[in-house]
Amino acid sequence: MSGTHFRRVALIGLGLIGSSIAWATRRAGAADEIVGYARSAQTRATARKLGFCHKVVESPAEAVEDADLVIVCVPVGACGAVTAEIAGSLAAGAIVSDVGSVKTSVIAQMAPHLPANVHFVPAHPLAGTEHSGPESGFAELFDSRWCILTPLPDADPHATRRLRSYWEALGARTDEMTAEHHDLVLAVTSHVPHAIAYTMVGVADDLQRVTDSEVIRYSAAGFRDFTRIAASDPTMWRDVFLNNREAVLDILGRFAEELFVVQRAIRTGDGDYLHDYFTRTRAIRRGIIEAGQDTAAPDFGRIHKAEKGRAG
Ligand SMILES: NC(=O)C1=CN([C@@H]2O[C@H](COP(=O)(O)OP(=O)(O)OC[C@H]3O[C@@H](n4cnc5c(N)ncnc54)[C@H](O)[C@@H]3O)[C@@H](O)[C@H]2O)C=CC1
Ligand SMILES: O=C(O)C(=O)Cc1ccc(O)cc1
Repeated sequence: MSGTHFRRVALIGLGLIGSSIAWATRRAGAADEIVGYARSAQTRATARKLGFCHKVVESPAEAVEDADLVIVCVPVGACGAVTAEIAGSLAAGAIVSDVGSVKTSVIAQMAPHLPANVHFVPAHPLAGTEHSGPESGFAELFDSRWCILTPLPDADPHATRRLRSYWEALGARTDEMTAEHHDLVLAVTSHVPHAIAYTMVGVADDLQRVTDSEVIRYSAAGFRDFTRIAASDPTMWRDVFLNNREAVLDILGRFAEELFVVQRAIRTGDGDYLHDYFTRTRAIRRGIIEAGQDTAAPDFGRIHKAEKGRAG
């Protein structure tokens, strides 16, 4: 049997990521059967209606029975509780994974519950949108995006390889690193940018009280991008910040220091400093484009086409 094929994939959590994994698994033909569970009856009903799982069941334990791949797709703060619920029903030899945006804390929450006869391989697809819930998923979400695996030092290399080739079948590029390194990299590239966007939109909200609807009416592209990011799911992002506290506070501290220097250059009229600084940051953006790495931003044209296609 090919490394990319699983007999039964169990998805715990059927929101944006869980439903997208189901659609992408179907597109790839990477599993015989997809079984799903979601905590709310409403999500289970929507998932049944949309039909991305072969079966939607009433308990997490039932979902994982006989599954050779289990992926926990819930907010990072809920990973420990969910793992405690499924631990007793996991099949021997199963690969257990997750999709959490934070890795060290998720490993600390999940690993103690898992029996010795399963293979735990944490993972994080660097792909998403500001939408959440079972209706927001689509098969193309992971195409050409990275999926980072953070196997523990004693992980079975065969299980890690199987999970990598599964994500590659779903369209992703894969890489491996330690959980600690992942959490620092993601604090820089995703978590702190989200904190800044949330805060900037909060500042504008305060201003809006003074200027009525001007902030919305005249919002330029930069601010609109912030509002898109700041529309992301509040539960998911609360959990990200509380579970990657150290790395986020480290990077936020550096951000604040740097902001003070830029602020001072503006106050003192140090145009040379500002010009040099902006030249350096522009080179970083150009380097990303030239390296062909500009795949982090979701392609909304394609997303909306996919959503309309499914609705029709
Ligand atoms: N949204 C994004 O852009 C990305 C999210 N992630 C990660 O994927 C995971 C899931 O995120 P989304 O699918 O976006 O969220 P979502 O809000 O769309 O779906 C979350 C799912 O988890 C279930 N759930 C919530 N709390 C639960 C609990 N205590 N017990 C059991 N089930 C519970 C919900 O019912 C829902 O089915 C999170 O860990 C997030 O960090 C990873 C990459 C991108
Ligand atoms: O929508 C965006 O801009 C994102 O940044 C999506 C995203 C959110 C969380 C992740 O852990 C990975 C990707």
